[in-house]
Amino acid sequence: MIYQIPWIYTPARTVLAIWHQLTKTPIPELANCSVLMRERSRVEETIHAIQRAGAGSLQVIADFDMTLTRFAHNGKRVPTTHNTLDSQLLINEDCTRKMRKLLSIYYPIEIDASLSVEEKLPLMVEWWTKVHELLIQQRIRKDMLAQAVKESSAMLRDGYKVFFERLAEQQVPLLIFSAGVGDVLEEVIRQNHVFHPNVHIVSNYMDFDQTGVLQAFKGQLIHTFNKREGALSHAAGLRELQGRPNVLLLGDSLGDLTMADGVAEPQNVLTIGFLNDQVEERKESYVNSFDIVLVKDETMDVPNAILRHITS
Ligand SMILES: Nc1ccn([C@@H]2O[C@H](COP(=O)(O)O)[C@@H](O)[C@H]2O)c(=O)n1
Repeated sequence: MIYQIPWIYTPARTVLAIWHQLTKTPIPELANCSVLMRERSRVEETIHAIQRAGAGSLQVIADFDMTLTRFAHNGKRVPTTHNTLDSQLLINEDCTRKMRKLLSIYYPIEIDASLSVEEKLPLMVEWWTKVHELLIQQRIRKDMLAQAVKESSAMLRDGYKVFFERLAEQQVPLLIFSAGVGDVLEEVIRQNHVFHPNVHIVSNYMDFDQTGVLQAFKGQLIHTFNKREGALSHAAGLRELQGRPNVLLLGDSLGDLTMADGVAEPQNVLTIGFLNDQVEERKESYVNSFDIVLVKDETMDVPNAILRHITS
């Protein structure tokens, strides 16, 4: 009599899939109510593939304002790096008024789900250019920046310490790619004691004259929707990022999805999008574009859980 062992006839792919399921450690945070995923199985497979390749193959690319920083705290908006400069220490009342007016005109355009990137692009250039001109007129002093940041309510997301520290411990490079103001960004992470050697920054940097007075902004302007150009011209050349084909990308804008375009021969790219504002209007496009969407989540809990899993 011949006894058949049924699983022997199971196709190899199915056996592999079952094995995969059994050996996978679940990430409970992915079941949080703030988490949306278009294709959960793809997310799990990508995380698993990144974990198998190890921390040595990984790089993290993150936007800064409203991605590594909180969007709001106690019902109030947390300032972006540009808005942190809105301080009596640095600019006068007239400049404050003008910058706020520009914010009220252009920010709604930036997040308007009914406009295309092509329609937004020239308006973003207009916004950044006008604000940078205003700031230059103010003759901002470099030595006042640290104090202005200290007095501001700039705030990193809850759980930021775990995030920065795990990446530093594992020697995983963190590229912060920001259309904000690099000098302010650096000061925020320095004052939070997380400016570790694995952190690299691509951003708009201020150019100070010999007396320490702002005279211009350096290099090509970076705004929300031209990060691809910055990725190709700056990030691609960073030696520390070479030979790391796996990417964890964090952003809060669809424009942030191009931040990994400078990665040579990417293998596994997992994208996480923070959806902070205009949730209903933008939910569909975010879910269609990012692998994981975090809705009104002011914490780093999900990225931290994924990193813990990947680097464990
Ligand atoms: N004058 C401005 C210009 C831009 N912003 C905001 O900053 C964000 C850009 O920084 P990322 O780190 O997110 O790339 C962008 O989303 C603008 O909303 C601003 O507040 N003031």
